[in-house]
Amino acid sequence: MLGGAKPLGTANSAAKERRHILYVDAYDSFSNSIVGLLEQSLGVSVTTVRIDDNTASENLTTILKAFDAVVVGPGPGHPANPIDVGLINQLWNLKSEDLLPVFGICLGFQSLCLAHGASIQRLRQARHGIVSNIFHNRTDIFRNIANLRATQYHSLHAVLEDHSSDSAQPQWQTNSQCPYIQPLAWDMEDKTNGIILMAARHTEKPFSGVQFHPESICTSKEGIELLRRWWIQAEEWLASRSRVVAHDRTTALKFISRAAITVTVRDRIKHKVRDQHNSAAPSLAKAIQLSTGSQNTNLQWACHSTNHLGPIALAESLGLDRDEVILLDSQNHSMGRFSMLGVVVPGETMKITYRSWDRTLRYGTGSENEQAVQLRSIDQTWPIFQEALDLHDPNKQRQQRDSDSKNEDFPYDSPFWGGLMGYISYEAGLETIGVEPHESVANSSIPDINFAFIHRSVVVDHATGKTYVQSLLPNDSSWIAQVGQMLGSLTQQREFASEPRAARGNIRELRQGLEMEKRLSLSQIRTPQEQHYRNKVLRCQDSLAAGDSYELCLTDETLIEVPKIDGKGLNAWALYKKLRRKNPAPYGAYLQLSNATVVGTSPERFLKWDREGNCQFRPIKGTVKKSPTMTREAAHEILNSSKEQAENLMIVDLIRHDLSGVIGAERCSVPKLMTVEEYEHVYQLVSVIEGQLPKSDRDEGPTGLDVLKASLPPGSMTGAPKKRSCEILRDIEQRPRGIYSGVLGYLDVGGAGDFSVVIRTALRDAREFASRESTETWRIGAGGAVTIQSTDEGEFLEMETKVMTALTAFQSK
Ligand SMILES: C=C(O[C@@H]1C=C(C(=O)O)C=C[C@H]1O)C(=O)O
Ligand SMILES: NC(=O)CC[C@H](N)C(=O)O
Repeated sequence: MLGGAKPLGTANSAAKERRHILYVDAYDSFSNSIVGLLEQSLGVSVTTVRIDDNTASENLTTILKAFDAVVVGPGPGHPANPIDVGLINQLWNLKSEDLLPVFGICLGFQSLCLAHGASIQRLRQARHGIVSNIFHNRTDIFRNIANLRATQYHSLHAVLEDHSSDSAQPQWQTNSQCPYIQPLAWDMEDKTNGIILMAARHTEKPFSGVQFHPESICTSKEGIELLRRWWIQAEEWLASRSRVVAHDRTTALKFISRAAITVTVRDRIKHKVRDQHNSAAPSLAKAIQLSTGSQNTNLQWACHSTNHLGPIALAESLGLDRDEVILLDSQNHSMGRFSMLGVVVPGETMKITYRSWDRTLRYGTGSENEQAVQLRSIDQTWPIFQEALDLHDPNKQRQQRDSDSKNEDFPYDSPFWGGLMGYISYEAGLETIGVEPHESVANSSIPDINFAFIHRSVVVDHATGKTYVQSLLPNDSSWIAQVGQMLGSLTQQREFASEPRAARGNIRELRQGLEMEKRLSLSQIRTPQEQHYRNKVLRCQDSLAAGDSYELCLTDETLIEVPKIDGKGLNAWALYKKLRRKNPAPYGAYLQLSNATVVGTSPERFLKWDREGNCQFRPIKGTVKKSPTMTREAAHEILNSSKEQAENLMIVDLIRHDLSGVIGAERCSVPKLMTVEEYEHVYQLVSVIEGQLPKSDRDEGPTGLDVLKASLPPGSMTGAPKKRSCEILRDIEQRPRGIYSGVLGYLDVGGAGDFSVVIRTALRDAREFASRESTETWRIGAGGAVTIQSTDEGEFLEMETKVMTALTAFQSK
C-alpha cells in the first residue's frame, strides 16, 4: 500500500527555490493523485496542462522554459491517435536547446515508446486494476528498489521488437527496431499475454517511463521510491546542462488554460472567489432567505426522547405522506444512524430546480411566483447554493448578532439543521465534466437539480432514540411545540398501544395495501431484453480492449406500467413502505418534489461530510446475489477474486483522484479497502475513502459542496476514466439516466452534507403521469461494472439481481 510520502531532502530543498514540473493530463481519472504524489514525494510544485489545450500546444516551448521537467500522464485511447495524446507528441521532438527530463506513465510511456520505433499492440487480455510484481534489473530508476508490486491499467502495450514478443526472456538491451529505447522492467507473471514491457528509458535523451501506475493505492511504496530515483536523475541531468528555468512564470502560465491549472487547493481558493463575483448568487440566495419574510434566521429546536420512534409513523401523523416531502430514511440499518424528514410547506417552501438541457434555474414557492434565470452553466448554481446555506448558518448569524451569546448551544448531534434537500441527476453530473447528455433528455420534465430549502425538519437519531424538531423560520416555536406534542402522544401510544387506535390505523393501512396489490397484479413489467443487454456488455468490452476505458458501469432501465384507477395512480408512499420492508437499506429515500417521485432503498453512500470538514466516500463495487446456497464464506471468496477486486480498486483510485483535486492528495486516506458487507438480497464489496477539508474560513477554503461538485457523476456509476467512459456509455445505452445514477441527500446550513447514490430506486415523472390516461410508468435503473474479466451472461444476471431488489415492491403478493 502507498504510505505517507515524505518530501525528498526537506532540509536542503527548503532553502532552494522549488522546482516546477509540468504535468500533462490526458483526461485520466487518476491524474490528481499523480500530481499529489509528485508534490509530496519530490517536494516540487506541479502545474497541469491538458493534452487538448491549443494555446498551450502552440506555445509549448515558451511554457517549458518555466519548468524543470515534464510528467506525461495516463489516459484513455491509443498513443497513435492524435486526439488521445494531443500535445504529448511535441515533447519527443524538442530541439536540443529546449530539451528537459520527461517521465511517461502508461499512455505517456506508450507514446514515448511509439515515438521511438516501438509498435503499440493490444494485449490478449487487458489488465485493468491488476496488481503484479515488476521484474527489473535494479538499474537506472530501479536502482536500490527491491520488490515492487504495481497496479496496471492498460489494454495496449509497447512492443520493442516485433516477432519476438512471445519470447519468455526479458531483454535489457536496445534492438535494431528501437535503437534508443532501453528496457528497464517487465511483467513476467501474465500467462495469457506473455511478458509485457513495464519500463524503459531513452538512451540519449532524458526520457523514461513506466507502464504501471505508481499512484495507485495498491502499488507498493517502492512506487514512490522509483519516482524519487527518476527525480535524482532528472536533477543530475539539469545540473549537467546548467539549464536555467525562467523565474518569471507569468508568461508561461498565460498560455495554459486556467480550467486545468487549478490542481492545488491554494489555486482553487483563488478561483472560487472569482467565481462568486461573476455569478448571480447573492441576489438569488437573498431571495431564498427573504421568502420567509425575515432577514434573520434563527435555529430553534427541541430534542425529545422518543424511544426509537420511526420517521414513517411521524410523517403520517404530521400528514406529510400526502404532499410534497423529502424523507431520508436510514431505517435503523446497521450502516445508517439518522433519519430525516424535510417538511415542504405548500406555497411557502422555496423550491430550486435546474435543467442541464436548457441551463435554466427556476425558483419560487409555487408555480405562480416561479422565476426562471438563464445560466451559462451548472457552475453558476453551486455558489448560489453555498451562499444560501451561508446566509442561514446559525453560527454565522450568531456571530453577526452579538459575540456574547457564544454559549448558546445548537444540537450538534443532529447532522442536519435545515438547508437544501433533494437530488442531483446523472446528467447534471455529466455537465460538470463536459460530457453532452443523450439527446432524448430534452423530452424529460424532471429537473436535473431538484432541491427544496428546508426550514422545518425532524431528525431521528436511531442510535440514541432521540428526535430533534428544528426550524429556521422566525417565530416558529408553536410548530416545534406542536410536533413535540405529537411525538409525545405517538411514543405513548406505542408504549401503551391502545387497541382501538392501533386497529383503526391498521384498517386504513390494510385497505391501502389491498388496493395497491390489486393494481400491481395488473401491472406489466418490462425488464431489459437479455440478448440486447448482453450485446451491450460485449460492446463495452470492445471499448475496454481498445484502451478507451478501464471499466464501464453499464446500466439499463426496467419499466413498470401500472393501470390507473379513476385517473388516480399508485400511492407512492404505500409503495415506499412496502419497498423498505422488502429491501431494508441505510439510504432509504422517499421524495415527492417538483415533478419527481423517488422511492428508493440505496445501500450506497456517495459522500458525507460533517461540520468539522471530515469527508467520506463509500463506493460499492462488487456484487454477489444471496441465495440459500450462497454462504457468507462463498460470497467472500467470490468478492476476493481478482475480477471483483480489480473492479473495486479502479473506483477507489478514481475517487482518490476526485477528492485529491479539491483537498490535496496528502489529505486523502483509504481506511477500508474492499471489505464485504451484507445487505438484504446481496453481498457487496465496499471501500472507504476519507479526507479532511483544510481548516479555514468557509468563505476561503474548499467546502463539502466543492468536493461534491468535483466528484459528479458518482464514479461507481461511471467507470474509469470518468469522462471517456461516460461518453462511451451514453452511446451504448442510448438513453438519459436521469435521477438514477445521480445523488440524493442534503446540504446542511451548519456546514455538513450527506448524499447517497441513487440506485435500487423506482422513479416516476409527474408530467408523464399527467399526460397518460390509463396507465402510469415507473422506472428502475440497474446495471453493473463491466470489466475485461466480465462475462456477458454474468453481467446480465447481476443487473437482474439489482433490479429485483427494487422490483420486489411492485410484485403483487
Ligand atoms: C449500477 C448499480 O450499482 C452499482 C454497481 C455495483 C457493481 O457493479 O457491483 C455496485 C453498486 C453500485 O455502485 C445498480 O444498482 O444499478
Ligand atoms: N492507463 C493508461 O494510460 C492506459 C493507456 C492506454 N489507453 C491503454 O489502455 O493501454
